Amino acid sequence: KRKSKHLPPGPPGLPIIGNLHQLGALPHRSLWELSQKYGPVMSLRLGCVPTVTVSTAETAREVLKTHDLYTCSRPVSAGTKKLSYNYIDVGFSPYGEYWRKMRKICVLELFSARRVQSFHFIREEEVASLVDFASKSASSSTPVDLSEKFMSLTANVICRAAFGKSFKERGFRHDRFQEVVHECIDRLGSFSAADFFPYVGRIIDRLSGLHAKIERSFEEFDAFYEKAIDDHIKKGKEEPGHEDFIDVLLLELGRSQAEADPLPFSKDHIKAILMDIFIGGVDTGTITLIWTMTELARHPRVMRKVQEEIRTCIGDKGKVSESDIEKLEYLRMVLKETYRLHPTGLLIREAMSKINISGYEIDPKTLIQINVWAIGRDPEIWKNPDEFFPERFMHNQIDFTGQNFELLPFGAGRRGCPGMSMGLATVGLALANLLYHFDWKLPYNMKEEDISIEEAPGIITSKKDPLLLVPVRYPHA
Ligand code: HEM
Repeated sequence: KRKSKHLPPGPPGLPIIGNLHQLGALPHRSLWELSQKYGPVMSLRLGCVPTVTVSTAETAREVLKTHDLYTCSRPVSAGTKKLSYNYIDVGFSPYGEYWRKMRKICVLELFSARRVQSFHFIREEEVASLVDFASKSASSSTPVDLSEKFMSLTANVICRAAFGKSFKERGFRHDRFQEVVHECIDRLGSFSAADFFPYVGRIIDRLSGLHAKIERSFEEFDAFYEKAIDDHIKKGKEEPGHEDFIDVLLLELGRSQAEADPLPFSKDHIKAILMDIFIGGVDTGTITLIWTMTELARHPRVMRKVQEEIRTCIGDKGKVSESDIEKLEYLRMVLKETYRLHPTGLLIREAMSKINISGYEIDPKTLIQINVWAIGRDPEIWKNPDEFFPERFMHNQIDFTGQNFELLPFGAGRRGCPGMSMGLATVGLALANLLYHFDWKLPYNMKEEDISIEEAPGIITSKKDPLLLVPVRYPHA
């Protein structure tokens, strides 16, 4: 069959498990290594799931642009089924009329420019409280665990935008909440036998305890959402312009009931979208912040240059506001360079019909992985690809908004990230303020080369060890 169909080349697999054993703890790296041997369009079999991995900008363009309409579905999996309330969310639901409706609600109602702007006071308050914390640490020359602080920052911003109140006011321990977000992401990335071995896989998942773990994370989130939604129903409608995500989704629910919608909206739909917002919005922003500060700490020249840009632009104004961010061109180059080297993970799609990528046939139902990490390190596109050198973006127009297939941290096409502006607003404001107010020193007589860039195992490319830096207050700020 393989010979007659002109399928992409790929490594031979083992009976039953196929190539699963070759994914390793860091799939983006293992797949990149395999692609060096088998080429930019590579065929694998993960258990019984036919899979194709693409690893260059050109092949990514073919998938995400030329064939976007036929590759904009997502594969089903045991973890995503549960966490998406049986695929009534946006991020995990298969392509179709239902997904289009939910995506429209997200794009027009939840993550529109107007709505993102309406949450600016939340971002400003949360960033100010981080700056306050760092000021205290600066007074006592104590290192700040930036990994922990960035996680709290993004989780608090998203929690307040979604629920109108902080974790504390909602009676939920924020550290526990972060743990549950992590548990969910770990579980989505863990090896679920049910995804790769039909029938018998479910039994293996029950025996290994994975099934019970997913159930537990789900129950915890569900109880939290239930209470927050009920509180909103009791409180009644919010004034226009002051709605949080639950207010907006409850309006949608009311509209759907009044109009006898053929695809009706329910409380579970609200919960499923909230789940997407937490799973999709918290870790991604945190990881961006951690890698950016890590690379800056490893490259003092770049750190000084970006600080100089911010301090010259802001002068003695006392803080960076959101409206200042677009003037900071070098900061944007620093972010692009961070995303080139540290995108959050593989893009995952499912082919909906037969397509042809670089002359190879791809069958419907094939799992498609776009290895954006490999694209970011491709020497055909990037000179000295392993070097952190933001100036490479000075003389080209490559941006990360999904139009340039060399740089895809937010994906592209119909399924690209709808929360990009919301995520970048927090990331930009936090970075600019931390770099404006403080110089950052390495603790414990460390040298730049001692800072670890080792990645934690899993589907998300996060930094393994926490990033600790000592803030030193900059005089004018
Ligand atoms: C800076 C941070 C962020 C990064 C790097 C990021 C990255 C991504 C990526 C790579 C995808 C998959 C795109 C594709 O398949 O082409 C995605 C999808 C998604 N993201 Fe984000 N994201 C970020 C922030 C956010 C935020 C703040 C939210 C919500 C509040 C969000 C909500 C979503 C949703 C709902 C999807 C699924 C879209 C769909 O399947 O139709 N993201 N994101």
